[in-house]
Amino acid sequence: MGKSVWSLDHARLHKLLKDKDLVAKSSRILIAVSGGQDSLCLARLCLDLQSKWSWKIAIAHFDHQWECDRGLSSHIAKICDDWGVNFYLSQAQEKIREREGEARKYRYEALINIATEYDFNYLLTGHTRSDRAETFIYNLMRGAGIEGLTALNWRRKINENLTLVRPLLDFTRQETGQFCHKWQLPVWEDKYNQERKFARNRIRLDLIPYLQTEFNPQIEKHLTQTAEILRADLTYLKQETTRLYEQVYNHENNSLKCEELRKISLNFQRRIVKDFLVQNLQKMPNFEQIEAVVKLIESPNLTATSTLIKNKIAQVKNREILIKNN
Ligand SMILES: Nc1ncnc2c1ncn2[C@@H]1O[C@H](COP(=O)(O)OP(=O)(O)OP(=O)(O)O)[C@@H](O)[C@H]1O
Repeated sequence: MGKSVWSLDHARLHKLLKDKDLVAKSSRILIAVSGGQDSLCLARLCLDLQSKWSWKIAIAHFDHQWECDRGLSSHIAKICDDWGVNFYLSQAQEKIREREGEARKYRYEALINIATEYDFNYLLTGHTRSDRAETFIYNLMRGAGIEGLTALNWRRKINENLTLVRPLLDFTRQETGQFCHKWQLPVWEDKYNQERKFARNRIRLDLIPYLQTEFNPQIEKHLTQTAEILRADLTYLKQETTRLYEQVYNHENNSLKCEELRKISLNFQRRIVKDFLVQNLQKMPNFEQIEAVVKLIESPNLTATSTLIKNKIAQVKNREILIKNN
């Protein structure tokens, strides 16, 4: 494909990158390619836009060492060769267990390592609007809060030099499929995507089509719009929590002042208590643990009351909540 390639999809991505200020000009970009239609579509679009943005682009793939992926890494290496783009391959030392969460953890770690070692400013993934809708439903069912519902976002800073960006969040899976078909991109059919033992696949293959037919054909669009709105709410809530935390936190005693906490609303009490517990337990507390500590705020007379959290105790002493070893 030469430099002259341009289509509505190219124009759409070009505009989106500009409007959202997602990826800076003249930067070094590493594109995470699984071989599937979304990431191939992303890689091709970015390569076609490359000269307009003066980017330096390379492609990276993580090999989980799964039997059904045999031949996949050389397939991607060949595409990169044909496209004249640098290719980085990271291989798992041994086969990664076929669990979604575990595979994801190793994959991100490996991709970030490549990006860091070779000085890339951006790591791009091919997540689409469809992925965002699935993640929304998946996390909703797991009882996630606003953070979980907005989990797949446009950009996330990994460190000072590296930002993770998902430029295709406005494209549907149907659209990336059409793009690959139109430009005859050699998509690798991932058999795992058809495996119903993975919850995410059942949401994609069964639940979303059911919701589209029986309730709302536009469900992917509406769920992602909800995610966008919640994301802005979340930014505000986080800023406000940081401000209020300073008012209720006693730095000297590493404690929370109950009387100050009583003046603020329940949602911020919960957020402050959560941050306080993360700080003291070095672990994300669950809903019950947060609620148990929030109850202490209203404890009668604010005298000695306590609740057990793992191997620690949250205790009210001198009208302040503190965490002690049990
Ligand atoms: N083996 C891989 N090597 C490189 N990149 C990959 C690989 N697998 C997935 N990716 C990247 O991640 C994107 C999302 O892939 P997929 O939906 O399969 O992952 P996921 O586990 O659902 O990810 P997430 O949890 O981040 O949503 C792909 O478009 C691609 O950019």
